[in-house]
Amino acid sequence: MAFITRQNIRSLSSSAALRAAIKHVTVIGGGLMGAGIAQVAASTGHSVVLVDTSEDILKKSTKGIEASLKRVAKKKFAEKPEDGEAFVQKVLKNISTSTDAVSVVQGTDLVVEAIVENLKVKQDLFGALDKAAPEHTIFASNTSSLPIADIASSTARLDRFGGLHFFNPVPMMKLVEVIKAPATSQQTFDALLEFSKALGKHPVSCKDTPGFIVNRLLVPYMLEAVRLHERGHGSKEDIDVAMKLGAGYPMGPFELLDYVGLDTSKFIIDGWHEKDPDNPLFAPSPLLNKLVAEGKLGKKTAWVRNLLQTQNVNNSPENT
Ligand SMILES: CCCCCCCCCCCCCC(=O)CC(=O)SCCNC(=O)CCNC(=O)[C@H](O)C(C)(C)COP(=O)(O)OP(=O)(O)OC[C@H]1O[C@@H](n2cnc3c(N)ncnc32)[C@H](O)[C@@H]1OP(=O)(O)O
Ligand SMILES: NC(=O)C1=CN([C@@H]2O[C@H](COP(=O)(O)OP(=O)(O)OC[C@H]3O[C@@H](n4cnc5c(N)ncnc54)[C@H](O)[C@@H]3O)[C@@H](O)[C@H]2O)C=CC1
Repeated sequence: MAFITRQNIRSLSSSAALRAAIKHVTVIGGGLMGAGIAQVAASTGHSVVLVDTSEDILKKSTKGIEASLKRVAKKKFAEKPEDGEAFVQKVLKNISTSTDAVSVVQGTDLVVEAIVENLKVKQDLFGALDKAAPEHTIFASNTSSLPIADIASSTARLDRFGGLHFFNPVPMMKLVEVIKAPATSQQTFDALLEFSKALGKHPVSCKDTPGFIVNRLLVPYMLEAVRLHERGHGSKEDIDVAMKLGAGYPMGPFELLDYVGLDTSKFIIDGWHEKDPDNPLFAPSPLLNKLVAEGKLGKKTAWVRNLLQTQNVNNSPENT
């Protein structure tokens, strides 16, 4: 932060000043979502540190970002491919990586967390970061299904904590849900709205209610598709085709499940089942549990398998 002091950050009111406030962003979690968020933030001129638990994961994330940037550049600079290559290199220069979240947050304006969908793990992370981050730093979670207030409860910065819920694939999806928890200050909320706009996204305002807007509607739809199939009322292929050709969705529900990741989907459903155990829609799915236990996580399985091979950790048949 070049020109804003701790004292005057609280008195900033114009949106231009708030937009200027977020320059340095720390993205925690370099998986499907974190890599996309880092890419978009870096593409729009922010300086980004991407954090994950190992150098191998970070190498894969960076490779994925480069591949995605090349797809963007191919379209954006169709007439001048050399400008496209320069764009890719410029954006990559805006991203550095680290495995030490606590040390890098010391110089950051905004932390966007995109780690595993588990309340305790997110709380532990934010609790540790809260002690290290400067006072002005805003914390945001990309959670799909957990209450922002519950995640924020491990910190002492409830007013500077909100939700920034991006959509997969981040470089292509225009929406960001900006979540105002009961204790989120108006300034923090405005700063998150402005940040979303600075990324070229379209923000919508959400309350801290289960699933916010999109997942409140999308998750029951996807669950109903799984239940329909479990009842033997349609093949996965027919259900996907029906929703694409009949409802105009770009992907059918099973294709989307595969795209989102079966592990993340299971975390979401298990969490909602725990909160609402009598709702049959949220009952565990033996098929989903089996696939996740076998390490079959959907589209990202190839990525994970690749990583395990790189690390030479575990190439046993259960993991392939
Ligand atoms: C009982 C238990 C069951 C459990 C069920 C529980 C379910 C719970 C699930 C809840 C999930 C919640 C997740 C969440 O919190 C919120 C979400 O993110 S939901 C997901 C939202 N996303 C979507 O719905 C995606 C829908 N799909 C699409 O919009 C398109 O298919 C897509 C844009 C992905 C790809 O487009 P398509 O035309 O199909 O394919 P192409 O490959 O031709 O791509 C078109 C165009 O886009 C470019 N592109 C695609 N991906 C990227 C990328 N990552 N980076 C850069 N560019 C990309 C590609 O290059 C193409 O460009 P052209 O110039 O057109 O060639
Ligand atoms: N997959 C999706 O379509 C969407 C997911 N989300 C949410 O985004 C978050 C991340 O989801 P994905 O990117 O799909 O998961 P992912 O599994 O692809 O990536 C998570 C990454 O976080 C890393 N990680 C885990 N614990 C960590 C820690 N303590 N410190 C640093 N890194 C850590 C993992 O190594 C992994 O690389 C979840 O909360 C999920 O609900 C939100 C929108 C869409």
